[in-house]
Amino acid sequence: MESEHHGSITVLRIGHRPFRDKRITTHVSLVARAFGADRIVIDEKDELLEENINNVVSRFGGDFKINSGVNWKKYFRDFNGIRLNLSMYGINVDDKIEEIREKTKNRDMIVLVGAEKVPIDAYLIADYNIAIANQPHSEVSALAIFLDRYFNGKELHKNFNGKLNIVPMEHGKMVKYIPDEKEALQILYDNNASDRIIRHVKKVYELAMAISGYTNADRRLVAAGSLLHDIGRTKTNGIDHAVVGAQILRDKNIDDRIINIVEHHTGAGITAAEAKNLGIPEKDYIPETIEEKIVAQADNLVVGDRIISLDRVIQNYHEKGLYEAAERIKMLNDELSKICGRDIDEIARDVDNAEKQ
Ligand SMILES: C[S@@+](CC[C@H](N)C(=O)[O-])C[C@H]1O[C@@H](n2cnc3c(N)ncnc32)[C@H](O)[C@@H]1O
Repeated sequence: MESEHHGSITVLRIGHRPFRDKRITTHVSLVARAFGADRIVIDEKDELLEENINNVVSRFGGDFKINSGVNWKKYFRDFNGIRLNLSMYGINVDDKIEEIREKTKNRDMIVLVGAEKVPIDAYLIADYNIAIANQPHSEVSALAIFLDRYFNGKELHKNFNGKLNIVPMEHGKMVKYIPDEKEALQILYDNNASDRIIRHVKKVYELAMAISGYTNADRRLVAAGSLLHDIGRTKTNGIDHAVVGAQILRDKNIDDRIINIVEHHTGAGITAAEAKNLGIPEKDYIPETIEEKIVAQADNLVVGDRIISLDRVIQNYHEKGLYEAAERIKMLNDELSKICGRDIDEIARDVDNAEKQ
């Protein structure tokens, strides 16, 4: 958990025996990740363990690293930073934690935890031998309590920004997720989306991704949002298709940020007053986040599976007497062009030309 106040934190797990300790070293690794360390280094090579932890990281987020098969003594001795050995024989954590926090403001820290027996070298190399109560318990609890004391409990609120996000609930379980491209398309197929819808959303996706390349938008949200923006059209082609689409995705526990992209994608958004007149639930459907704006505008510039110019979009709206909506699209275009440092219309033309070549 690198921040302005701390260097990185490495957990060094020694004495790992791949056949016996798989479960407990997995737990040490998960505790390290969940409670704010940046990486774990393990003495014995264990590819399966690495794979399991990398799998958790790819689903639940963050950039925690795992590396096994290192010469622990050399690693510990040569570590450029503050070296800790967690041991029941050490000094009580409460007597040293402030000093350790102070010393690691601008320096990295390594925290060694053992298995059955820890060689004396670990105690001698360490700058601090720290006890979490002078009673025997476990590397899992010792590491968890140490990190919690070190971060003053703030690590419990760390945002991992994962593909899977647990929604805290008093009862029951809920995980919301961000589908990748393949999963988003599968959701469309599962809802019997027509070829026409698929071709359209793929083109909107292409353009939206190109635009997002000029911004700091979350590309995972733009990808899923653009591919799923018209899922409501599998049920209705009415103005309510965005609302219907959002509900389909809500029922599938898709991440709220994607649901908002879908619900706010019509034109440059619909105001609550307009929504009332249109007979859809009375609330604002104006795109707010950068990801919502990108998908809405990419969709405006794609008719069927063809990219059209902004002038053409405006003309189409004027022909239908939708002057206010046309003005909003133009404003959205200007706003996005400013963010991108390049005209959206031009980016669209590039995508179109690349396709034709
Ligand atoms: C099962 S213990 C092994 C203890 C063993 N008697 C030794 O130190 O050689 C495994 C690890 O748990 C951690 N641990 C257990 N009790 C602890 C305590 N009271 N304080 C800090 N760490 C502890 C230490 O990191 C230790 O290396």
